[in-house]
Amino acid sequence: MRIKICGITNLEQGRAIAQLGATALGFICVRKSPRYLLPETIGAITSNLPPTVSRIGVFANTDLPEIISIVQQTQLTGVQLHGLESPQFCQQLRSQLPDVELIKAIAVKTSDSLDQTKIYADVVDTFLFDAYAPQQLGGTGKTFNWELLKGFTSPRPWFLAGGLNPNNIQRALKMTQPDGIDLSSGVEQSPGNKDLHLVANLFKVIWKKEYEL
Ligand SMILES: O=C(O)c1ccccc1NCC(=O)[C@H](O)[C@H](O)COP(=O)(O)O
Repeated sequence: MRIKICGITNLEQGRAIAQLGATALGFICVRKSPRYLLPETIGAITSNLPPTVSRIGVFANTDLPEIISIVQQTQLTGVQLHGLESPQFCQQLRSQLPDVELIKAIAVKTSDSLDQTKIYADVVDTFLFDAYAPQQLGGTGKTFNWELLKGFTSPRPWFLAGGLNPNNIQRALKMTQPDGIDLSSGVEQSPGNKDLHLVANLFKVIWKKEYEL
């Protein structure tokens, strides 16, 4: 299972979290987020991470040339689209960045929200199902109704996101069986400042092993 820790803001924490077992790290490229990082800072972190860790840039309603420019500056291996990007936009991005994993976030409000997967299935690699919050695009710390995923088959591999933490992860995995999980505020002391003890606890709960910090 893939484990993505999102909203990394410094190299020390990024390396420690990769060392603990995260398979992907997320970097917020949305200017109004408290976890926003400049491309230069992302590049300085990504160039010092183990090569096996996926580096995902999180964007929301950013235009195509800007995404492409940031990916080229920062050695991102994936782009996560968290806004109202259309399937046509995803298609264009994919043709410009064919080797970059394209993840489309879907805010899950009702079971109808999941129907969106049909129109994006051919133009993205992966989905990320997150909580719907009217005022915030992501990193909300809110869960959604996981029952909505019962009986749903995604046309692409998918991450479960939204309000996950070491206390609810076992229940979430049991109920939803995702291909990956994505956590941000549930393993933080404050926005952008990850709590390594909470991250170690997450891995302990998932894999039933002790981790040294
Ligand atoms: O994290 C942010 O600040 C953010 C801002 C704008 C768009 C997306 C953002 N985060 C996207 C993520 O992938 C988060 O990990 C995801 O929403 C889950 O967050 P949380 O509920 O805090 O675990």
